Amino acid sequence: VNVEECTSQDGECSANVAAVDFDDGDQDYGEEEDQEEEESISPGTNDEEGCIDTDERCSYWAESGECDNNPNYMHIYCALSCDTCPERHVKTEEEVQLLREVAQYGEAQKVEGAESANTFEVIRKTLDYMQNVVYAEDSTINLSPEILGECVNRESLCAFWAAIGECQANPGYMKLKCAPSCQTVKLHDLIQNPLRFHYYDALIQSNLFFRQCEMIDINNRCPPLSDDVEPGLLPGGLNAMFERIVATAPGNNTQIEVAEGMTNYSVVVHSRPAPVEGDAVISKEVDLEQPPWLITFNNFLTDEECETMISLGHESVYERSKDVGALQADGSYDSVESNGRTSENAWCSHQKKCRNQDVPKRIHERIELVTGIKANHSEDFQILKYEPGQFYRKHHDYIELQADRQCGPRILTFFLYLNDVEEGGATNFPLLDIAVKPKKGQAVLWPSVLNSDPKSKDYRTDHEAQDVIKGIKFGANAWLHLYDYMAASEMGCT
Ligand SMILES: O=C(O)CCC(=O)C(=O)O
Ligand SMILES: [Fe+2]
Repeated sequence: VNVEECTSQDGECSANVAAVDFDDGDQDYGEEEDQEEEESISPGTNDEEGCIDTDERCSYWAESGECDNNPNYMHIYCALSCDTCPERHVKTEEEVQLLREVAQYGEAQKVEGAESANTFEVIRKTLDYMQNVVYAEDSTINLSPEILGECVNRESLCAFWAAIGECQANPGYMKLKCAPSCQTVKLHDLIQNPLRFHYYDALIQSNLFFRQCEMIDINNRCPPLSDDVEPGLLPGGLNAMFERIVATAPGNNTQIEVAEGMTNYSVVVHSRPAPVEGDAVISKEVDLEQPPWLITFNNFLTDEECETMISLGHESVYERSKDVGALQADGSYDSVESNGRTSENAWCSHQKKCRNQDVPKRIHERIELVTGIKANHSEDFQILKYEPGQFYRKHHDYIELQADRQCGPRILTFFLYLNDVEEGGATNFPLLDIAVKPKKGQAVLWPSVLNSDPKSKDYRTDHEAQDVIKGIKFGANAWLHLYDYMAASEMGCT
């Protein structure tokens, strides 16, 4: 994916970065400042930076009165913002030695506050694992030096996170960023949903533990899906899906009842291929002779749902949007700022305690009901905020390297408009000559792939978010994948 192209106004930008935002998204629990090694780990002295917020939203919560409303959580996990820092922990000789030794395996670790004892226990286990398993003389771990060199703690709070259960709660991130701190994690602790076992059949047969350093290698971490996993769309399924959506919109046809959890939406068709006869050939050539689908939904969301989504974005924190960057040795990819995309966005994820809330959950379910694609094929909502002058230049949502991964490619974009914009901010499809103006509660749906082959990119759905001229624009992306995105994301396999 070429990000450089985004710097030119008319160039094609890379697709934007996916929901597991390894660097900046879900896991910035603390202020990452480099420790002054000697000062912070000599016995009997105190770490000047010892008191931490464990969630980037702590200061926002503190300002909203949460230190008083929710003291049990806040006083410990947002101690810095609530000004409830515990007595500093005075380190023993043994603890100082542990900190020195563990610093060989990545970032120096911060140990302070209520979880100190458990965090030191993690560090003892980490050293045992690294010295006696990974780097043991008779080590059975068979990894290239390059991958082995990647098995380091990349954050100073890795040991702390491991101590509070993040290796189990957030394995996709922790596996890649804190492998030494997680050591070995039992497969059964990770995969509570038995439906997901099919991804890991081979591993379950051979080894009941995920040995974290081995999991840095994407070939170990992300075995290919078995053949019996059902895709969200079969060849020919895309056209059938759109035909069904158009025929069953309750707002277009008073005979159709509004189903439970549904709004009384109507559908407008902006572009579509000619209807096909029953035994027509399904082929790429036939697809490309006909225009692709592009439809909008009026009243897809209620006003209240739109407003809730905007404020959930604030709670999850809007940050400068990023594009997909370079592929890393561990198979993940960087997220990078680009001149082609200047909005801010917030991910409505489980980690941000957003995805499972009533409104986003209900909208995921509504999208599932309309498209027939299971909600776990959808990335987290990416809630967008554009100020005047902000935009996203021409790009495509399809991410090439996902086509052969467990999640499969993005097949559909379900884009939601969360408010009315005074001027500008249309979603424009230059190759189709269609511009969709933002309207509160409206949605637009288009495919990223071809009807004949749901793995092949349909380049004709290139699009751009035009500059907002007046007012602020709020919207949200739901990217639907060919396979279960959430399962793949949990394992760091997207
Ligand atoms: O904001 C819009 O109208 C579209 C945004 C978009 O294309 C994207 O985020 O991928
Ligand atoms: Fe897009």
